[in-house]
Amino acid sequence: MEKRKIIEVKDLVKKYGDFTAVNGISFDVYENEIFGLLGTNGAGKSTTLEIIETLREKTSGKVFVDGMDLDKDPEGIKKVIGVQLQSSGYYPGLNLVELIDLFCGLYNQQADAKELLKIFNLEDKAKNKFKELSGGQKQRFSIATTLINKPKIIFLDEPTTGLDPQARRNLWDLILQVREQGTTVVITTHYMDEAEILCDRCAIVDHGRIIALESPDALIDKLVAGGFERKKEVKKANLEDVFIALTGEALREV
Ligand SMILES: Nc1ncnc2c1ncn2[C@@H]1O[C@H](COP(=O)(O)OP(=O)(O)OP(=O)(O)O)[C@@H](O)[C@H]1O
Repeated sequence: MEKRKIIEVKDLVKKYGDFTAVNGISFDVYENEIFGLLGTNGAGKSTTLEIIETLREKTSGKVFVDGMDLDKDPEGIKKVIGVQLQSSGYYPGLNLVELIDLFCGLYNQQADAKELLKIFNLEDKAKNKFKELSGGQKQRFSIATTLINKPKIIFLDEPTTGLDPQARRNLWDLILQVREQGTTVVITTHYMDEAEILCDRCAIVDHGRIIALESPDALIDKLVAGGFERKKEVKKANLEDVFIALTGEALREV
């Protein structure tokens, strides 16, 4: 069956004054895939994401989301996407249940706040305020809130930065679960292990251009076929496996 393109980006350019942050990027995202944008700091990943999310003006190029043209129907696009807010977007006086209820009101949607918190392992924190959560809990809550308007696509910008190995693995499971429910996921990350585990396809962005776009497996196979060999013998486990074996897989936060 032909895969449906849910996002189409064509020759996208973003200039900040004389500086070109995004320099003619083109890619498609297929429905229900996890698509990664990988790149070094300043490569242009967040800028690209924010343009697709309708949060930032582009300089030129075309973007279509779920068949809607960004130039003609940004409001339509907003209705089918879920976007993570910055910390400052969460009213400081409200607890998690109240925040979810507030978002439901804003989106004119019904959602069972307790149920949503349970899925994201936050039921014990229902009465806490956002600022009282740990880094991992904040990330889980902000991903939970992206789902309130029942979006077709969610955008996650470096969702696991700063998290411990257990929290990172837990978040990977949740992201895979979200995709299982039928949601398309677009994610930026600096972590190659994360991209390898999560992404169906990923684009490697460098100085505002895409320099490779394929499945992680295909990218690795190509490198190996070109004669690449690791300098060090690959062991059956790495230090993270040791850490997890010693401290357990369960989330450690309280
Ligand atoms: N508002 C702005 N004004 C001027 N330059 C900007 C602005 N926002 C981003 N830039 C520049 O554009 C380039 C791309 O930034 P962007 O945040 O998109 O990169 P990124 O790939 O997401 O990086 P990181 O991994 O560090 O988040 C950077 O050089 C950045 O300094």
